[in-house]
Amino acid sequence: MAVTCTTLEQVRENIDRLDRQIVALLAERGSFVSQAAGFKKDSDGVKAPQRVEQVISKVRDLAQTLDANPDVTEQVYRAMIGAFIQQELAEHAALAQPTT
Ligand SMILES: O=C(O)C(=O)C[C@]1(C(=O)O)C=C[C@@H](O)C=C1
Repeated sequence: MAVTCTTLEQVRENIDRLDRQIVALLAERGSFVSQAAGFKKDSDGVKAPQRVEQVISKVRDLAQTLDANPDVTEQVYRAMIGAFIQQELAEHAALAQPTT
């Protein structure tokens, strides 16, 4: 249950506090996405559309349980995973380069 604020400043302090946590979690999530690149054969494997839909379905269910908005959660996740796919494609391509 979220804290009830009495001023906009308090609201923003709470948003800033949560943003620090979210960015830390994005960094940790991104490091696992980078590791995933090393296990994949090609760019279709990196994009893994079935896995994307599995994650979306899971986070929509979690949103219901945790009283978050499932549509907002899905939109945020689709944008986030889209960005991580670009990161992973670049890292996968770099891994495929011969090292001379
Ligand atoms: O699960 C994977 O295979 C990942 O690489 C992670 C991830 C994600 O960010 O959730 C990223 C790329 C794939 O499209 C699927 C999912």
